Amino acid sequence: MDLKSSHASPVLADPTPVNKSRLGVHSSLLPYSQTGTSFSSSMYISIPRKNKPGVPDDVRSNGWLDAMLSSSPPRKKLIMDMNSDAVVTDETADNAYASWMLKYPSAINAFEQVTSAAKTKTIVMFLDYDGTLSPIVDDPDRAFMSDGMRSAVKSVAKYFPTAIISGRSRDQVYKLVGLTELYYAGSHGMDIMGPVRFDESDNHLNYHSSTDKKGKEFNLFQPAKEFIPMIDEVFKTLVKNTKGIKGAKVENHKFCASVHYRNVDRKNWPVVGQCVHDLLEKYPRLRLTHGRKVLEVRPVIDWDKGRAVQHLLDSLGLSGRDDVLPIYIGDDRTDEDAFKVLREGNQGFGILVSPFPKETQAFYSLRDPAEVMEFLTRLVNWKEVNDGVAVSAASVPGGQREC
Ligand SMILES: O=P(O)(O)OC[C@H]1O[C@H](O[C@H]2O[C@H](CO)[C@@H](O)[C@H](O)[C@H]2O)[C@H](O)[C@@H](O)[C@@H]1O
Repeated sequence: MDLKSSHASPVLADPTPVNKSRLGVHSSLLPYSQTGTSFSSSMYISIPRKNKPGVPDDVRSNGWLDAMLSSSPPRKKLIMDMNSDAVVTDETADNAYASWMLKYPSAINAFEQVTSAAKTKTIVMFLDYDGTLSPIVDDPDRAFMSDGMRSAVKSVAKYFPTAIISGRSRDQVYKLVGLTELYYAGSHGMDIMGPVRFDESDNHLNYHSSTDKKGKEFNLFQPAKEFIPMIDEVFKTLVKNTKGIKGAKVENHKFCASVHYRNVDRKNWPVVGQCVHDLLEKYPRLRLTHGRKVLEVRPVIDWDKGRAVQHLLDSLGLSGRDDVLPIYIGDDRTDEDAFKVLREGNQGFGILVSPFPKETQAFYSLRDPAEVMEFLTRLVNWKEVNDGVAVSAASVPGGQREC
């Protein structure tokens, strides 16, 4: 994948090679391991579309169910998977986390290391939404970020170019965050509202320039535009087909559709998986990715959160520069694509938000959104002190206290 050429169309003219593993399971979708080994294409398991004539290819035989079961498991269950003989107590879980943190130090504990890397550089901040800025809750419509977090993100954006990169639709995540000073990428990076391109000569078809209510010019980049009617059709079919499954919820994110099973009785998870699986059989140009108790149907295009990060850096005229330090904070499997781009490009780093050990391409870790807020606040304070700006109470979430 040529990460530099975000100018080239990411829509694959012939999706066949990808389709071979379209219903296969990437190792990152299998239960998390503690090894920390990096992902590689050789780790894709290619599952035949049909096992034998007459034997249906279903969610149990193709590994989907395993992936669904391993999505967002309870902390103790993860430790048990790593060491099947262990009796898992809170102490065992704490020890496992502590030893994992030797490899992925807390970005708060290692704050000086972070700031020494940033000292002479421009930080560019990329933030995932669910599980990073807002806590994971049962109802996706009620995943609100706190006022303290909003204020921390606003302060970060005052000093550093900042973008939200979410699996949600761009409109939806924009409404939830509500800050005009940020860049937004929805649908896992397939819908980017970014700055007017640095490279003005690029008149790619996927671009669309516009002006917001305040007269600020921006560019929309939508590499999967042609899939909008297909996703809409798939969304409607999924709503219809999951109607009888109590707790299932389907979202239309314009360039991808999400099928949530968090609130579905565990015994019915295979039914949810089978519904999505059967639908995908009819749409060779769509594929599946797994998130936290959610199945996501998206176009087979060479585009993900990693490409979105690279695209935004290019648009800002900040890619491939030694004086720029991109930082990406995220909690989910889809964020790994962005961590990977930063790690492989040796241009900044990822911070994984997780309360338990996980295989990751990030460099640092934070336990939960509360720690994300603490990290962002410390970064703002550090920047203000470094720049000789007096630290104002207003810039510190929760900082306007009475004496
Ligand atoms: O890329 P993100 O911003 O992290 O978005 C990923 C998905 O987030 C939402 O679902 C997740 O959060 C919900 C609210 O906490 C939770 O109920 C659900 O189980 C999680 O999967 C969103 O609804 C999805 O569409 C996003 O793809």
